[in-house]
Amino acid sequence: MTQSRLPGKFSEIGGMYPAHLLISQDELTAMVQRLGKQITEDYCGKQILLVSILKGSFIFCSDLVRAIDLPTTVEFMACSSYGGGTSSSGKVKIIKDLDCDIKDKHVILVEDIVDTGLTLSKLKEVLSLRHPASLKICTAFDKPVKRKVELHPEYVGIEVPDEFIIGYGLDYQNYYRNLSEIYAARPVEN
Ligand SMILES: O=P(O)(O)OC[C@H]1O[C@H](OP(=O)(O)OP(=O)(O)O)[C@H](O)[C@@H]1O
Ligand code: HPA
Repeated sequence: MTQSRLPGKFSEIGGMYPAHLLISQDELTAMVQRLGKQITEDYCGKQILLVSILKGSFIFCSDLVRAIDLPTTVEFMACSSYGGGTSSSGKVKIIKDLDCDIKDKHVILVEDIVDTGLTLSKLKEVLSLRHPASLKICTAFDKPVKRKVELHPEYVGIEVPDEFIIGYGLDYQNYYRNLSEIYAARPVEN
């Protein structure tokens, strides 16, 4: 792809662009099906509540919920710590809290990516005080090389390298969420 003529949703934003395809649509589909099957088996006979962490997880969660064959409800929380850039501010803000009580419910937090781990460790801390029957994490992507806190998600789709990734819900400056595959974002060279 010629950097000076990046078209449509692949356009340069803020000096960055989707430089390198990392994960194809077929790999994403296979990953979602595998996680859905695993969750269906693990929670057999139970009802579950998926908590989608906005904004990044909206596409993954919409695929995942359809791959789960259990009585399932979906609720949303919104968090932010990246402020549009490529590094965590370290301050996790809850922008929108849950509208429902999670006491005695089997809760799965659905994330697009665990990077430093700061977002999910803060959310786990906050939600475990509300006494769910169980609380687990399902993330589409895991970047363990960047971890700043001890955090081991129970369900991991695909481990990713030390790259800032975009697509399939993941953004740079709120763009690129609508790419159907996962790309490494890199600066445009002058
Ligand atoms: O493990 P961490 O280093 O905390 O990073 C992971 C978090 O960062 C991203 O959210 P972001 O704050 O960019 O908000 P967004 O989902 O609205 O894009 C992502 O969706 C995770 O919630
Ligand atoms: O690699 C990433 N891409 C997009 N958003 C993110 N939030 C944490 N890590 C990432």
